[in-house]
Amino acid sequence: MNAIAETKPDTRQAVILITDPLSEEGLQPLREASVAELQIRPGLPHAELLQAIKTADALIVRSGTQVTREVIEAAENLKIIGRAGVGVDNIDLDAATERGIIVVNAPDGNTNSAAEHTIAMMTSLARNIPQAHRSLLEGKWDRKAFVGVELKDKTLGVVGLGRIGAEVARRAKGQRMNVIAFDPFLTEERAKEMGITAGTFEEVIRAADFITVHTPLMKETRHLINAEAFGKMKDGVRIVNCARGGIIDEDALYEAIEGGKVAGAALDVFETEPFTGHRLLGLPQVIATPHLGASTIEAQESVAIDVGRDVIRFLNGEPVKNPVNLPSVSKEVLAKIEPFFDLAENLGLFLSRLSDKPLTDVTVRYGGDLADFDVRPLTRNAMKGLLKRNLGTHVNDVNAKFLADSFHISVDEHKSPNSKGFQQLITVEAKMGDEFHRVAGTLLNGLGARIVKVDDYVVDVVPKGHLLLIRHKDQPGAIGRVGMLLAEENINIATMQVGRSEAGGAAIMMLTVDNEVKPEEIGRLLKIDDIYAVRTVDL
Ligand SMILES: NC(=O)C1=CN([C@@H]2O[C@H](COP(=O)(O)OP(=O)(O)OC[C@H]3O[C@@H](n4cnc5c(N)ncnc54)[C@H](O)[C@@H]3O)[C@@H](O)[C@H]2O)C=CC1
Ligand SMILES: O=C(O)C(=O)COP(=O)(O)O
Repeated sequence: MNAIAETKPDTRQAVILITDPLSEEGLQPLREASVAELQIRPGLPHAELLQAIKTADALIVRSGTQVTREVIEAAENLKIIGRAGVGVDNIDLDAATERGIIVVNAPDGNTNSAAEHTIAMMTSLARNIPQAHRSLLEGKWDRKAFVGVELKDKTLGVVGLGRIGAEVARRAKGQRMNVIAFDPFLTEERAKEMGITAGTFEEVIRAADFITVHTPLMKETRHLINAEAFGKMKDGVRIVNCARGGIIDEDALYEAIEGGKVAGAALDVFETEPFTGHRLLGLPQVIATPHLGASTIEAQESVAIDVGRDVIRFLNGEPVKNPVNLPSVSKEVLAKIEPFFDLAENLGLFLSRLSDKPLTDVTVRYGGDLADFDVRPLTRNAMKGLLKRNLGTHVNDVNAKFLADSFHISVDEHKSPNSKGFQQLITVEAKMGDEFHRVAGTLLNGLGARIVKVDDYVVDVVPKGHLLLIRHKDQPGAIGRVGMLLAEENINIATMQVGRSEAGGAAIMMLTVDNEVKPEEIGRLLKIDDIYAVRTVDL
């Protein structure tokens, strides 16, 4: 694996590779950021892409570039992939996540254009506009062959009521259509608010005169509209696909049109693009455009600006707005939890040093104010810290969860208003072989981060610099002997805390020292009577 993301360059050192056509106006933020190199190479042949990606820190694409595992694995410095648009089905997200490469998209900029194109396609389909145009160009004045149908009072079935689906539904109501929609997130209340009907997938496809799909293309939606679905539809149904090829089974669509079940289809997207010479295009009932849904001046400018800004934010070490392979939290939540990012990571790193046995079950507990927020980014930071010990800079917050899964480490998150007297408290606990360890920390108002508990011992330690944790028997002289030995080794003690379970019982010393403690020095410490364990943590 490459060393990634931990070594974030600032934009001045970054090489940004763009391999699909982007709006010139939209490139402005990238040009203003004065990156080391902006390589604009639309239509790069595959072999050249594999070469060019080697040195790129960022890659920006639209739907044309296939960002496969092979491409991702050829990259040596890649930290971020930006999609100037919505669909990321041309990017191998698993490969990117495994490598810790963040993927961002621009989900808002082309919603309007895609919705307008859908309505244009549906209207063209209803009134045979492209066919009539072609016929006229052929010198014919044929009015009988192109009698259409009205949209008014017809039922439009919308499958996928996200950003674009919802805009299509609103516009269809303007055409005085009845709209019925299926989306796993669509509630009765929202449907009512929008003046549409919520139905199951089956209810939608059975009821509709026109069906338009607006889901992403994923495993679950591939061939969602297949021969079985066509069988349930009304005779004479019309199909619109301005989302992704592959949501509709093209062979089944061909058969359904040939068999007279489907009266026509309007397609902007195809299973394989470019899509030329396919038998579907030979059917007079099919109208098609070459993936033009987002191809407007406005949308292209907007998506390029949005993705460019996110790439710059990331390269400058700031949180991105539109992550695809990371949990995305609102600006407000981010502002509340961001100050805890380093603490969570340091608690994880500290905990990982408490035992050499393999980690299995991790629980991250959030107490006090933090319990009110979406803390998934903090949990990823804690995992990053925990895994760093063995994986070094290969782990970052993008791949921390993937890596935990691949090592069969379960990760639980718990929230509780109880924070043991602190305003906020993060506790990271883990099973490590037959041992169980926990470390808790907080941010003290104006004083910064503190580790406040290690296992069952209450401490107050700044998680910074060289920490030394010594487990010993609570005996007179133990502390003095440790101090003497460190002095002999010329290791200056900056702070020291002692905690014990009971007088004469097990105890710990937590020291911060000015220089790194070397293995041979640890060996000497371990030779002191009643010292059971010595652990070092460099934060
Ligand atoms: N033709 C073009 O040029 C363009 C195409 N697109 C395509 O449109 C798609 C949708 O874009 P947005 O609306 O912005 O995305 P979105 O994420 O806002 O909406 C997608 C919706 O699909 C729903 N969904 C997921 N699985 C479903 C299922 N099995 N059945 C029903 N609904 C399901 C989700 O719950 C979500 O509400 C994109 O994924 C992209 O592939 C987007 C822009 C332009
Ligand atoms: O945003 C999307 O998902 C699109 O399909 C638009 O694709 P494009 O950027 O025009 O290649």
